[in-house]
Amino acid sequence: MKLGFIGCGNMAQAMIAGVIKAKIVSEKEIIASDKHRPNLEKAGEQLGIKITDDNKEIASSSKILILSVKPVFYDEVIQEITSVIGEETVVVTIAPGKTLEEVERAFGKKVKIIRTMPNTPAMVGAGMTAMCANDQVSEKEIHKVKETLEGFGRVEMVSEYMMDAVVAVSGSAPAYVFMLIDALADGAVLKGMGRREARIFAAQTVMGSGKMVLETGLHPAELKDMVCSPGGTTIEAVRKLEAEGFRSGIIEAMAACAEKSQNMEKD
Ligand SMILES: NC(=O)C1=CN([C@@H]2O[C@H](COP(=O)(O)OP(=O)(O)OC[C@H]3O[C@@H](n4cnc5c(N)ncnc54)[C@H](O)[C@@H]3O)[C@@H](O)[C@H]2O)C=CC1
Ligand SMILES: O=C(O)[C@@H]1CCC=N1
Repeated sequence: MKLGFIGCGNMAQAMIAGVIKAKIVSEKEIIASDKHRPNLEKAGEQLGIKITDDNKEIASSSKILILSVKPVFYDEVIQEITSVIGEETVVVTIAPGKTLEEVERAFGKKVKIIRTMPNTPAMVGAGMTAMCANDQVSEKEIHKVKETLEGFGRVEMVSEYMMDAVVAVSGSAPAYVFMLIDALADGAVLKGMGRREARIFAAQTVMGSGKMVLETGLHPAELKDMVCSPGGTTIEAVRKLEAEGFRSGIIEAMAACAEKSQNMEKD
């Protein structure tokens, strides 16, 4: 099985590191290209994968081809590879706002396309990916791609109209979670804790809280209530967070994110 990446930036490298670590695909079966030669060489060395400057070579030889360039470069790359794309190749897109229909139109012919939205925690095998497919992809092929993407985390099939919400809740969300971790660490530093230690306390707490939601199946509000002892410290913090617009800040940020995803090409 050959796994190809056109564009070898942050997201591609996170996915490659994840599948290699999980032993889903060996380094020898992965090939990547990138316009920026120094980055490509560095990624090739660090990850032990094959590299090439030739996007067509990747398109014609990959069973699964992941288009990991920015949305604005999709059309250019698709035009370059459409004449050589293998008949059995499944093209995987990871770009916000790029619909299956738009990508199909750019190829100008029937191609197997799976639209996904991954996130960078893929790098440590803890990614969250949503996927949907066009009518050219068989159930067996969907299963194969899902299995590959599961190498770097959890994968859920979604309806295509859900993709903008997915961008807001998982694709882009690691950025806000990292901001939360950084802010938690700042708060601890303010109270005298060393930076390194503060970061560990903050990150472990975020990870543990996420794990609790997933493993107990309890509503996050119920889990929050379990931390708030009556008349205690936590409810004081919760009072302040509500006054500062913590929840509404996140919801508004996500609304802006989803809207940007929907209008990516129009801005
Ligand atoms: N960074 C993230 O957390 C996530 C990114 N994505 C999507 O992944 C895609 C890539 O994003 P990033 O990795 O963040 O960007 P990036 O800028 O780190 O990587 C894109 C790479 O594509 C290369 N490139 C541009 N034109 C090319 C061409 N014609 N042929 C070969 N390589 C070319 C660039 O040199 C660059 O290294 C985007 O569509 C983005 O929306 C999706 C989910 C999460
Ligand atoms: O910021 C972006 O546009 C990409 C898509 C999701 C995460 N990063």
